[in-house]
Amino acid sequence: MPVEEFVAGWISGALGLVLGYPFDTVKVRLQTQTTYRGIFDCLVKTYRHESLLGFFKGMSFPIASIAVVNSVLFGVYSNTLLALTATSHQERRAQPPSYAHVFLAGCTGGFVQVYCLAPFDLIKVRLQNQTEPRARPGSPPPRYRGPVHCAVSICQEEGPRGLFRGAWALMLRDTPTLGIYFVTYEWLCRQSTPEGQNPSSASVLVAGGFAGIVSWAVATPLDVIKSRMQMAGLKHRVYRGVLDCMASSVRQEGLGVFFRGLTINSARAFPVNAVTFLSYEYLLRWWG
Ligand SMILES: CN(C)C(=N)NCCC[C@H](N)C(=O)O
Repeated sequence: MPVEEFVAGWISGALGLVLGYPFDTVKVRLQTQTTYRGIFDCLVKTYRHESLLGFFKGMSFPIASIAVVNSVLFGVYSNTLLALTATSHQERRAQPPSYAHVFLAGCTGGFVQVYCLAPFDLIKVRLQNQTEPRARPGSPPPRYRGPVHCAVSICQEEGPRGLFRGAWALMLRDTPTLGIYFVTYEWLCRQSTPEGQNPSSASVLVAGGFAGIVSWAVATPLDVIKSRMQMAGLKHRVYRGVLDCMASSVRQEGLGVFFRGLTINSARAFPVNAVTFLSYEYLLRWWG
């Protein structure tokens, strides 16, 4: 099994993560808290109460975990394509796989990565939702002191299964949308590249950026539900499942709830995924 794809996926994922993290914090807060009037209001309040550091809450953990998650996604994707088409990454420009194979390999990558992503994503969302400013004398301490304390507290208060809260919604979000992600990327690269050649850097940046926007646009409704289910254990608002969370969110906030965070997520998705695909492609060419 070629391992270069796993390593390239890890490095490219970490680069994308740092670039997009402040956008991600604003998105998570808009999706799970009703105190903000919009993106600007959330930006201003976060900056005033928590300074610039507020936008990077809980980032150390995803940086470490993206190593696992993104390398599993890209590694499983590429190795599934290898199994389906018997072509390696380098051979795929001369013998491009069908879009059905790309979709299937993307869905497989998305499905498998959920097992690694679920606990990391839960901890990230819980830490991003802590709006207390950094420890000041006299101010109440935040509930979680950091990622490890958060993981231990969840295990103690909600049991080890608590770490997988929201995992069903995450799986429903990621399995099809990762198929769409890789198909969009491949399709856009092929449109702008002569047959048999490697896409230029500009093509990779644009294709990666739009793959991010398209896949996140489709993923947003389930992303909202996933984030709410992950926060449920904390706020003692328990949902009976994905459908119950959907129904109760729509009942209270209308259909617009499914599009919470869409704008900020699209703004985040373009640079993050442009950089992710560019570094992934170049690392593999460099090693190839
Ligand atoms: C729609 N979904 C779930 C995705 N496209 N997932 C791939 C993640 C890519 C990048 N780390 C990001 O956070 O955008």
